[in-house]
Amino acid sequence: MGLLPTDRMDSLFSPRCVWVTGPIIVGAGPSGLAVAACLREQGVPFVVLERADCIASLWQRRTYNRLKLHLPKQFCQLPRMPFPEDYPEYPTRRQFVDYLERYAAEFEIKPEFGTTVLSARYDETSGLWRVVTNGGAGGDMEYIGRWLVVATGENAEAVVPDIPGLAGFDGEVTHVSEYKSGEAYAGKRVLVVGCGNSGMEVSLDLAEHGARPAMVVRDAVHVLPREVLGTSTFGLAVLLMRWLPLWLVDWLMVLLAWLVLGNLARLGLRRPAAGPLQLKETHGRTPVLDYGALARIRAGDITVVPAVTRFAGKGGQVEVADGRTLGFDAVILATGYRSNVPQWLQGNDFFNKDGYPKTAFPHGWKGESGLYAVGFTRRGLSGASADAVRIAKDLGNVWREETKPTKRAGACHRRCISVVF
Ligand SMILES: Cc1cc2nc3c(=O)[nH]c(=O)nc-3n(C[C@H](O)[C@H](O)[C@H](O)COP(=O)(O)OP(=O)(O)OC[C@H]3O[C@@H](n4cnc5c(N)ncnc54)[C@H](O)[C@@H]3O)c2cc1C
Ligand SMILES: NC(=O)C1=CN([C@@H]2O[C@H](COP(=O)(O)OP(=O)(O)OC[C@H]3O[C@@H](n4cnc5c(N)ncnc54)[C@H](OP(=O)(O)O)[C@@H]3O)[C@@H](O)[C@H]2O)C=CC1
Ligand SMILES: O=C(O)C(=O)Cc1c[nH]c2ccccc12
Repeated sequence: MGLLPTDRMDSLFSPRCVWVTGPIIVGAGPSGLAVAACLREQGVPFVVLERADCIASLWQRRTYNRLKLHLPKQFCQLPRMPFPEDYPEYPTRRQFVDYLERYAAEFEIKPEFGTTVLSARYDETSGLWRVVTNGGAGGDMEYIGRWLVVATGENAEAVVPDIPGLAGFDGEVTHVSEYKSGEAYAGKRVLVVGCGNSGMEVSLDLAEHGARPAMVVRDAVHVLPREVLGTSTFGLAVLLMRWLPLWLVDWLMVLLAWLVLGNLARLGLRRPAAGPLQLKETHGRTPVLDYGALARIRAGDITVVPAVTRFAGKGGQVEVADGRTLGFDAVILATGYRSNVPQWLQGNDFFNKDGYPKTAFPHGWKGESGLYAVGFTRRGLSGASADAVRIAKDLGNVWREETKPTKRAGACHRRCISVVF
């Protein structure tokens, strides 16, 4: 067995084929990096394919400047390498990216950048995964290997809602993944569609930069204080979950929120009937951890408006569900993200149509025929780390079994290749 994880095999066919000795990992975000690090530690070779030109592209290219981790750092670090001790409780985006860069360097993870996976399918006859890519240093390629690790994330693509007239709005329309700072919006009337963590923080940022944000809240939403008496609300919930059932922790969270934040319905923020942790688990709806937006809503610097009925076209006119027509200079869509797995993973019944594993956490990390999924737990970075450790342990065991020195060592791989080419 050679030390290099890949062997280029120029064939008569286009695209060119690359045999990958170990797992093929798709995505170089925190999830893909975590699996790669745990494999490196065990001496298992791998290849990481990444469509962007850098690691953690969500954090480096598709998030706003003021972003910080909103969970305390102990819930966000990746396996085998803690955050530096001098990092604050809530590291900034820059600090998180620096940490990930050091993580990749420490475990010698060198992804194939600019390489978008267009399709991946399991070939029953050969027992191999065939992963077709475009871009990349070597041009269009087909990567072939025994194991496929899906690490493309829950936030792979921006969700752009289909609101009547949106395309004809005569002002700038931006998805929050393109938003950097409120600086460019000073003095402007900005409609922020969506009231998740992104919508709330972008509205706050706009208000702090002298813009006039209106935030669309079309449905009920859970807002929790980020901290209570200097303690992280999320940390408290995790602690309570050790002893109490989820419904009771949820009830306590809502009680706590009511005590600290008051009755938010008066601000136009109704609470859902289901609890915050239950909604996160069942629907992936993350509760908003308040970072100052509520105070700005109370002060009238951010207005809350109901669902948009339609964009009326001329003069930035927007009709909302209570019958009013309001005028805006710009629109920011903070309408969320989706998985892109259904677009490229073919012929599998492990993922559902939304691009999430059908089996819930903690069992959604392993499929059939050498397929693995990391980072689809709806539990943020801690869920991704838990998946990564399990996947790497499993792959490490298979790898050691397969590479045991026997008389027939290497025979299997050669046999497989001869079937494919
Ligand atoms: C604004 C924001 C803040 C967040 N803050 C927190 C937080 O504080 N704490 C927390 O626990 N979680 C947080 N999350 C949750 C978030 O999901 C994780 O932080 C983390 O980025 C997930 O890592 P990932 O590797 O699974 O996905 P990603 O970081 O999205 O990485 C996936 C990678 O796959 C690549 N990719 C996608 N499709 C393809 C393809 N077809 N071919 C090749 N490459 C592809 C992408 O370019 C990307 O680099 C936040 C999410 C967002 C959007
Ligand atoms: N500081 C941090 O760490 C931050 C973390 N994040 C995380 O990133 C992830 C993504 O967050 P986010 O970008 O806020 O996305 P979310 O999916 O959490 O929220 C999307 C929001 O858009 C609303 N929406 C969707 N479509 C429409 C529509 N047609 N009209 C009106 N409203 C609409 C949703 O409303 P509805 O509920 O009614 O569907 C919801 O309020 C989350 O996990 C979040 O926690 C985000 C920002 C900061
Ligand atoms: O910020 C995110 O997107 C996360 O997924 C982190 C997270 C996981 N579980 C939660 C429960 C409440 C708030 C945030 C999270």
